[in-house]
Amino acid sequence: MDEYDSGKRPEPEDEGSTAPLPEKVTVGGSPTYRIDRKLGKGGFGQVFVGRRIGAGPGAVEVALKFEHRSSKGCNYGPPYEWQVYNALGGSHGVPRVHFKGRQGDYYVMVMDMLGPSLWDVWNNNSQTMSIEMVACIAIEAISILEKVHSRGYVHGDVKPENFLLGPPETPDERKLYLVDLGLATKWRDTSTGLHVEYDQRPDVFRGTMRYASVHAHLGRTGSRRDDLESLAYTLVFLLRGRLPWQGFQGEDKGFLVCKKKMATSPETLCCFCPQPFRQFVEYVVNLKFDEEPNYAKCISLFDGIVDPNPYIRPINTDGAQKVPFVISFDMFRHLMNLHVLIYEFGYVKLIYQVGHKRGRLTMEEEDGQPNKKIRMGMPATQWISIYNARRPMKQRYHYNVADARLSQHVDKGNEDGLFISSVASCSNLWALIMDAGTGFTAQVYKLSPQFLDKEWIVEQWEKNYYISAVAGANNGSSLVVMSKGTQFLQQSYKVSDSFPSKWINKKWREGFYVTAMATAGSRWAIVMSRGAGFSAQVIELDFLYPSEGIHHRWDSGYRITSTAATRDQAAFVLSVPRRKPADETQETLRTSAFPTTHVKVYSFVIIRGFYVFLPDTGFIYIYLPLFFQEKWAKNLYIASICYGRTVS
Ligand SMILES: Nc1ncnc2c1ncn2[C@@H]1O[C@H](COP(=O)(O)OP(=O)(O)OP(=O)(O)O)[C@@H](O)[C@H]1O
Repeated sequence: MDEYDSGKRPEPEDEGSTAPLPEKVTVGGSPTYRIDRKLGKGGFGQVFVGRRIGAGPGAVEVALKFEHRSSKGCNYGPPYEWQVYNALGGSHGVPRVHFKGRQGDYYVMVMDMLGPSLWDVWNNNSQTMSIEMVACIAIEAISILEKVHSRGYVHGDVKPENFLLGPPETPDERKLYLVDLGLATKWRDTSTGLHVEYDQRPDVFRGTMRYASVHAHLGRTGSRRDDLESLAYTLVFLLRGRLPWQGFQGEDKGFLVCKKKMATSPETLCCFCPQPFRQFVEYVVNLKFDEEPNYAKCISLFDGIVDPNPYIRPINTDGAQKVPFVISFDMFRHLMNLHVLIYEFGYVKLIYQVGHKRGRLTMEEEDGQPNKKIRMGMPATQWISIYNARRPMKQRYHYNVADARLSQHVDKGNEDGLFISSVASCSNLWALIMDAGTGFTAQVYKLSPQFLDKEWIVEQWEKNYYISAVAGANNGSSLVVMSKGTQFLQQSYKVSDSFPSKWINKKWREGFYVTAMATAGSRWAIVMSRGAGFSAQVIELDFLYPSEGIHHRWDSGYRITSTAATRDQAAFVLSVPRRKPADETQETLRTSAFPTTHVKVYSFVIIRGFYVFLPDTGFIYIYLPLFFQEKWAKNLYIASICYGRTVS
């Protein structure tokens, strides 16, 4: 249980688990069942064997899942899981629900009785499992997930405990089932048929940490790729007996587990596993949010390590072999001569043939080029700069500025009518962007050895200055810039050891928006303001540069308005401005050196005019002659800059 997020998967409620269960159960027109031995207990429910009263000794047993009406899952009436069983129950690999209803204080679901979970099997077999068994599980589990997904749902909690075999010593004992649908969500809107929209809520985690996808850790909307990533971790766990991110404890466990997942390359994760497992991990971690997984291709990866004769495989792999098409009588006769055919649930199952028909393509071969590897385990630290289209204006960059040189640059800028628009820090040296387009009327700044000097900030607030830019250095010192002439009405800031998503959420509800961010080591400072001129705001927080998320947001009209990064994580705040700018162009750039030396920036800068570069001072003056202004295709100026973790 320690691996559940306490907010989402509650410990069994005392009241719920101790309230007496009825001796006999009859719900929703079911026969009467006597409650027999306990099969298991989860965060929400308790499961018992049900024996039909009056039936002979050979009568089929059922599983009875009880959820107390006061359990968190039943806040709004019957458990949410019931709805999902309505849609999925009886789909290949999902147990059938026969009856459901309320009896006394309990909601009861009468379902197929199943056997041990894959975790039980692994545990009872000295915590090991054969390669062939795991490969069969892979094949069957992928096909079960394909069926679940084809009905519009994502399971959301794929793990060894949630895969059950059929009851031992029955014809179903080699069948695999997926249970616990309480965290299932829709990936496709039922009425429109469209993929649900992308979102990220960094403070929301649902699922089980050990097996959760990196996207689930980061609070992204669940989609088909997440089930497959959790399945990949499930398979590696069953093979290796351990995952590299086990053993973290404490409050920041989720952060540490996610960081380790990001830092573990598929090669490292699968170094003791046969090649197909590595290929599977590589494929699933590279899936896009709304990409349709190629289930058949994934299944075919494992063909080579399972017995070609499905009858002697340790797990039934029926799901992967069902061929849902209608064949003509002639074709049927022809096939009868060659193969065994079995009718099942209206499908013709082609035994033996199908495994060979499916090509054994690796992911690389079919795509023509190797997949881009996003999880290499090698952190890169870079400058991240954001450029907005603006009317032509003066903008100066100063970088590698030591504390003692700061005032010299700022004073010179102020003399020329420029104010600081952004600040950043790298290796305890400051970077300053000064320009003529801030709209400020006055500005003060403070360099202090602590990460945001509260006393000074409060003093300036009283004089109607508001924080307009902030940066922190690795040594913990900070540079805070406060300006007059902003549109802010009220301001609040927070310094914390991890990214303060919850606080930001609370402030959003009060009408504040993030207007500046900084980091010092692994600490974060977030500044939020009322009257920020935004109508909506979201956060992308990742261990890499979250290009996919940023593109989804851009398409919905969001633009990056603040950036900050530690050595591990990069945060991007994206906002919808109340007043749309004439030109919404925005570009981002990641460079290992300060961006003025980067070729792309050169192309903006050189064609824009002349500049004087004085390397020993790190000072660049960009001079903009009028006749060039009309020729600029993109008037792009740095709007935000930070230094930290980007890609690996
Ligand atoms: N149909 C079944 N047949 C046999 N055993 C079952 C069946 N359904 C559930 N179990 C057992 O009961 C346990 C709890 O069931 P389930 O996971 O559905 O409950 P839950 O409260 O939703 O759990 P969780 O905390 O994982 O969400 C399972 O781990 C399994 O061991």
